[in-house]
This record gives sequence, structure tokens and C-alpha cells, in this order.
Amino acid sequence: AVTGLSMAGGSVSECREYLFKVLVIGELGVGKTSIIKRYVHQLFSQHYRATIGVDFALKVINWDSKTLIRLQLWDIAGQERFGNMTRVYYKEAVGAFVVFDVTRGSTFEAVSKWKHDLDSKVKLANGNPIPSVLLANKCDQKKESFNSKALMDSFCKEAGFLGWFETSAKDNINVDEAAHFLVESILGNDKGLPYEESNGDRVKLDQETVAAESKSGCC
Ligand SMILES: Nc1nc2c(ncn2[C@@H]2O[C@H](COP(=O)(O)OP(=O)(O)OP(=O)(O)O)[C@@H](O)[C@H]2O)c(=O)[nH]1
Repeated sequence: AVTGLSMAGGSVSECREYLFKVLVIGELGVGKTSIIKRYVHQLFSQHYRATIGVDFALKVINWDSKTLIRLQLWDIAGQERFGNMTRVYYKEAVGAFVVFDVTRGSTFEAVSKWKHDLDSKVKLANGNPIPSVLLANKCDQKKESFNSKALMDSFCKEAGFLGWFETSAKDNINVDEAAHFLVESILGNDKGLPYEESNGDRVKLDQETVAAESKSGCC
């Protein structure tokens, strides 16, 4: 992130702007695209169209009066776990959602595989895994042998997830809350990390945007 100065009401205030790359991964049809569409466009469709390769969406968050966050969401097709492109897609990501479908137990079983793929291919500058949150999606539907809350808590702890949320892209349950939780954790990591080295492009992009926007007094 970079900081910039802008004039607000005659006083000089500090303005921070971030660009965060966040991955959304999980098995085919668990609802990754739907969660992103709900979060970014407040839309939902029953119609299923498989993502091919990767898709992108951008959510701009006015985090607080001095902080603007651009969340770049990478919607990675479920079938990509079997290809060899995930290393490329994961590059420079700073956070991730791993999604499963509560109506299909097999998608929960694949969560560990996705998490392992993630942790083996992308790391923070200090070598730690990037923060990740588990989403138990389609909670508006009947669950198939869904684990108890206590079991989910211990699963997350063991697998290295920061936490988990039951979500419904359809009924708009916990989507904003899960995103808020992940961003908070990314921001927390950000404070202590000299990540200019590993995320040079991101910082460069930020500087350009801040330079462009500070002329119009963005914050
Ligand atoms: N009932 C219900 N259906 C959902 C929910 N989220 C997604 N769906 C449906 O599940 C199907 C698959 O959703 P997608 O968002 O395309 O799934 P995906 O994970 O992006 O799939 P891939 O691109 O193949 O990896 C669609 O028919 C959606 O309408 C939900 O929260 N509740």
C-alpha cells in the first residue's frame, strides 16, 4: 500500500489505498462465481455456467474515511485443480476463500486438497501461508451430513483456515461478513510486512492510482 496526502475541508489528511488480490477456489459448481456476483453486483442466478480457466471481478471498498481498498477477486474454475495453471493464477495473491457446497459432501472432502495446493504454491513475503477463509456455501439448502460447528472449528484450526462461514449466495447470507473478515486479516498482515519486494507491481499500480486520484482529492 502507499499513502498519499489529500486536502479535505482545508486540513491535510492521510489517505491509504490498497490493491489486494484474493483467490476464490473450490470444486466445480460449489458457488464461487455466485458468491462473487452476489458480493460485487448484488445479483444471483440459478443458471449454471461453468467457469473456464479464470474470471475476474473488482470490488471497491471504502473501508474507512482514510482507507480505500480495491479487492481483485480471482474466480478460478473448479476443474483447474487438475491442470497445472494454479501456480500462475495464485501468484501474488494475499488472501483466499476456499468454498464447498454443504449439499455435496465430496466438495468438503476436496477442501484439504485445495488448501494444500494453495499453501504449496503461494506464500506471504515472510514465508507464512496467505490468510484463507473456508466458506460452507448453499446453506439455504438441505445439508448433506454437515459437520457440527465444533468439528468445523477444529477442522479449520488443523487445516490452517482463519475461520469459516456458512454462506448463501442465493439468500445473501454471510457473504459481506466473510469478505470483511478476510480483508481485516489481510490488512493486519499488511502492517507488519515490507511487501514492496514481493509485490512490486501491486505497489506500482497503487502509486499510479493514488497519483491520479489525489489530484481530485480521493479521500
Ligand atoms: N441454492 C443455492 N444455489 C447456489 C448458491 N450458490 C450457487 N448456487 C448455484 O449453484 C450452481 C453453481 O454455481 P456457480 O457459482 O456457477 O459455481 P462455481 O463454483 O463458480 O462453478 P465452476 O465455475 O464450475 O467452478 C448454480 O446453478 C448456482 O445458481 C447458493 O448459495 N444457494
